[in-house]
Amino acid sequence: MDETPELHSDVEETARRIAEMEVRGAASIADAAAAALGTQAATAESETPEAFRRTMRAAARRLYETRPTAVSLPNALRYVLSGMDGDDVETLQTTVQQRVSAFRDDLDDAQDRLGQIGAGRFSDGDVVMTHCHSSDALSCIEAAVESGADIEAVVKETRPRKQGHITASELRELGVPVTLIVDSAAHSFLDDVDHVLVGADSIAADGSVINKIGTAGLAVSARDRGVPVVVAAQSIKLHPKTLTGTAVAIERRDIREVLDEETHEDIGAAEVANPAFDVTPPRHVDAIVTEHGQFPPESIVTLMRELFGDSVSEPWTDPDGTGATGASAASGGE
Ligand SMILES: O=C(COP(=O)(O)O)[C@H](O)[C@H](O)COP(=O)(O)O
Repeated sequence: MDETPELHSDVEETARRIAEMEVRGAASIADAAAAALGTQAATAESETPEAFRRTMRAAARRLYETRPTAVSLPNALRYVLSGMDGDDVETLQTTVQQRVSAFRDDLDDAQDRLGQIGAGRFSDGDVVMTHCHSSDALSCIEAAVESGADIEAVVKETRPRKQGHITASELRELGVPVTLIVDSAAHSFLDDVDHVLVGADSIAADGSVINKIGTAGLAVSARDRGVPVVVAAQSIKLHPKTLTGTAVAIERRDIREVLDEETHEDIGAAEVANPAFDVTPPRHVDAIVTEHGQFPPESIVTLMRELFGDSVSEPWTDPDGTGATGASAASGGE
């Protein structure tokens, strides 16, 4: 039986911050988790390689259990642990730290490359509607603005956590004129919009896009209005287990994000539901923009197979903690 090793406070703190959404958004979650594994490795006082591997596996497990929907998290953990190599603790520490650095650099590069590709979709004078806050999506707008295009944005508030406020503020920093709307106003504004641009927490093998709750309804409305829906998602958002039919778990969060206890009492015994994400079917998506190019959603499976192969390891559950196969392409390259 594995006893749970004591983890570095940075791992515990990162796990708490992810669970409580102080760190949020799929790319940021992956980056923070990888960084925490790096700290754990650097400071480990394990006496044997086996003990080191056990500790790293436990740290990854702790991080894995924080939020279930963004596949960037397990993809990050897999990428780092699958590079853990060596016959002594020092070598193991070094290889993990190298892997963490490579992962974090790749993440930034992929977002920049994706932004350049996505920017090509926008012309001078275009109006873009956003939902939630996605660093991948914003990277496309930033690249378009830097290339000289005047872009305006209609930003959905995104209840209950109002991540639209973050998007509005970052767009203003880029000099983009912003109209902030409540979610239910989206349909009314679509006639004045040229593109809907969102990010993704996970992309399934059939091209379905799992993103912040409200994305699916927005995509249906946009299709009705003839407005193209573009999803900006670096390849770390591809969910390899969906290749074998696994469904993506949709996180259900505390209902107090929707209404406080006093208001709930005033209303009476109403059930309140707070699913954090929904699934947009591929037929409502025009393109998925990745750092490897743009894909119609139905063909994203080819990229997924290329990057992940057919089998997906979960090294945090692996008795050796090594992750034997299929684990090298989490961020689109080694
Ligand atoms: O749905 C969300 C965030 O949800 P939450 O706020 O619940 O984490 C974002 O659209 C994706 O994570 C993509 O973000 P990015 O492009 O930054 O990875």
